[in-house]
Amino acid sequence: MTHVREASRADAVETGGLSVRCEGVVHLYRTVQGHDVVALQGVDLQISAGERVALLGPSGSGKSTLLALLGGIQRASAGRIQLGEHDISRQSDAELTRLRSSSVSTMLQGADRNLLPYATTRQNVEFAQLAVPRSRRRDLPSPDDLLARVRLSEQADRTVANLSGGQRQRAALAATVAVHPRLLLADEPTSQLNDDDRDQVLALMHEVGEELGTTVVVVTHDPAVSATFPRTVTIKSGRVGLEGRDGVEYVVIGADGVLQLPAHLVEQWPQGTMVRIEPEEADLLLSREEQGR
Ligand SMILES: Nc1ncnc2c1ncn2[C@@H]1O[C@H](COP(=O)(O)OP(=O)(O)OP(=O)(O)O)[C@@H](O)[C@H]1O
Repeated sequence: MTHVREASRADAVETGGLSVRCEGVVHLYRTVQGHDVVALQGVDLQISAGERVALLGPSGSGKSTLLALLGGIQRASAGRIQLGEHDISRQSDAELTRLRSSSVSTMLQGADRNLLPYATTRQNVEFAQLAVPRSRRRDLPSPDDLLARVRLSEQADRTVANLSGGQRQRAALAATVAVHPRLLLADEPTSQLNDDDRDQVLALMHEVGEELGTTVVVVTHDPAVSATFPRTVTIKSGRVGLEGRDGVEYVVIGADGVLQLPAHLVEQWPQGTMVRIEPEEADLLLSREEQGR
């Protein structure tokens, strides 16, 4: 028998962060062979301003696609995405570019996609800051301070092409947070790092969240990374499957009552298993129908 409890939704808080609201977000990729691949098939998700969330899920479940849509790098095929007051599904390309340069910063999977290889580490951070409107630029941290925080001071004048994989990863994070975004999105930011460097990178992301109220959403496969986030959202087959709040995991009821079971129950209760739902006081109990009854 499995207990199903209802988790209360976090209320929005007034901070410098941008809230995120996804309603029925669908995304299709058209392959070169002309087939459509459904990457997201109805994502409903709300993230309050200033929340820090780890996006989890099996390979191919749609995490990177969701992050790219939140960052305005790709446009959803259908559904609505709202960042703070901005309905980015309806914004023009120019409006979206303005929002990205002023408020949203995305670190893509693979450090090299975030960096100019022929520029030095410091120049990469400086270039990132040039995208910020001039009026806000004086409030930004100095590139040297940021590089010190990711332990790259000695590599500040080296061209990025001459850095190791782990150093490039840290340089990419420094460039991503250098603009003091209101929404920080990072796809596997710690994937090539040793434990020590991973902890530095995590500390910087959490500091940005704490100091500026930035909303932080990170895709990760690493349990050591997700354990540092107060909220986890697991994407399964292109939908929100599970949510973790302060270490407690909840199944999320999707549109039309669709429910995705946690992995251990999928093994115990294979496709075709019949399950009864019984009310019990304020909660519900799910119980497997015994065979032959
Ligand atoms: N450019 C593309 N063209 C066609 N299909 C794509 C493209 N990018 C992603 N997909 C497909 O969309 C689905 C979701 O991919 P996505 O990269 O978002 O998943 P993911 O959860 O981030 O995976 P991983 O953890 O392996 O990075 C997968 O089936 C993937 O093969």
